Amino acid sequence: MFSDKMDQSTELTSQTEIDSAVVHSVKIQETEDLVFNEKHQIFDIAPRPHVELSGHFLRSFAYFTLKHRSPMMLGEMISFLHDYEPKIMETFGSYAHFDLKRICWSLQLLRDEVQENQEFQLFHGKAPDVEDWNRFISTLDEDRNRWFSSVWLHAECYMYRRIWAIFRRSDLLSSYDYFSQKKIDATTSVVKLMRDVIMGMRGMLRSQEKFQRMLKLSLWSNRCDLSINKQAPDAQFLKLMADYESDLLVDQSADVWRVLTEAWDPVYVDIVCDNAGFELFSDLLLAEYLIETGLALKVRFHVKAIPWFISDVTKQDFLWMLRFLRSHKTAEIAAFGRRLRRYMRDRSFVLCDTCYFWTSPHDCSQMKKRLPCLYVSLSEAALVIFKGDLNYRKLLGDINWDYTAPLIECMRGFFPTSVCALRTIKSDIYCGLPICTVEWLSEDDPQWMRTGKKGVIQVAVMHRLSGDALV
Ligand SMILES: O=P(O)(O)OC[C@@]1(O)O[C@H](CO)[C@@H](O)[C@@H]1O
Repeated sequence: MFSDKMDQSTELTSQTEIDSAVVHSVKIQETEDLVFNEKHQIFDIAPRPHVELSGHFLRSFAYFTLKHRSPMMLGEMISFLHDYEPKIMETFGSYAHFDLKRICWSLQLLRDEVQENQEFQLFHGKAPDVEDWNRFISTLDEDRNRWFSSVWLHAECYMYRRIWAIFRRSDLLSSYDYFSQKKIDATTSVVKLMRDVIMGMRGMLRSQEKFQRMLKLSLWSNRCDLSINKQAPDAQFLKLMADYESDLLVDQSADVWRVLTEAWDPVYVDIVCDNAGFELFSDLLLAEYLIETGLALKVRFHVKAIPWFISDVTKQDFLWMLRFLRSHKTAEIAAFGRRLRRYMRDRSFVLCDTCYFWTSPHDCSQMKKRLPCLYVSLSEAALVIFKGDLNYRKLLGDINWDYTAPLIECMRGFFPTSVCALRTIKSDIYCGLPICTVEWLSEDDPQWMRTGKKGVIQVAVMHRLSGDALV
């Protein structure tokens, strides 16, 4: 009896001690955060209207990302490299061990820079984009050249470019894609779903209804990235697409259909890709539908020049996907892969040349000035489809627009041709939404915009003759 009471009181004491220790550590963290916010002029407000997103707004996804998500992602990278070292040494040789030590040390230093809100550093070396990046960094104002004071878009792009620079400096791992295993796993884990989707979406009936369904498949596949929604898409994805309709805040898919059916031949459609895995698979399926129904003569894919935002598609990812599909043991997948190879061979599909604009800090309004050849190339298309949230932020310049403002206005002169955005919402800027949308959604869940649950299909339509915006 007594011993039981003893055990219980000991237990109580230890639980009480644990609780008070937790409370104490939370208080220490809160104090440290207050000191940090004071020192780095973090304002306890939400993002201000009509200015760029930035970590200096405490109540922003930018602050949460820079304070928590980015340091955590860098820590997870270091853990991955430790765990995966044997495999890397198998591929690159045992001396890769020394490169990995240096890389992990550099990633740790980068994480410290973020957490201490240090100034952005210039890049060294001879990569094709170094000069452009250094010119950009050098022209940043004093109040815009640190992690928490910069435009959020700039900070995030800079971080992923710094990661690439760390690997590029190594002797053996300079061309290693440190996100490739994640992207491969994200693909191999959805093979059954890919087969179901191929079977469920087969048939190339040229109809508005079928086109809209293909476009929505491409949209909702954007929920599957490796930084926000790390879990694989639901196995019942096709059946659930009907339920996703209630999450579609803007549906201009009918306008997109009209752009293509009224376009003059030859019709090119450009897809500025986002994530590898199920999203790339869905984009390839959409592209096949455009070719097979005659809605487009060519589909041109724009991918990233370097590993980007964990799951973004690089040229290597795109070519790996084509090989993976056509060599798969599942008949329907292999047949799809063989068709894709045919489209690549007859140039119905074009994988555009590596272009560093997409991994630069510049938003789309800068393209005409900084890379006019890309802008002209896009203008050859009848439609450019921008996939995902980061591309959306680049269209909007990471500016916190009135959420009812028209897309054409928010693109600030970027208008090479009709522009379509297929975006699941994973950051706190929007445009073209119906009045009261944000208030209503925020009442239910103040963080709804961070989940990718809601989506938009938006388009800015260019008049074929005048070049004016129609929608
Ligand atoms: O472009 P995607 O894959 O749809 O999303 C990119 C993203 O995960 O990265 C940023 C936050 O770190 C946001 O723009 C968004 O959440």
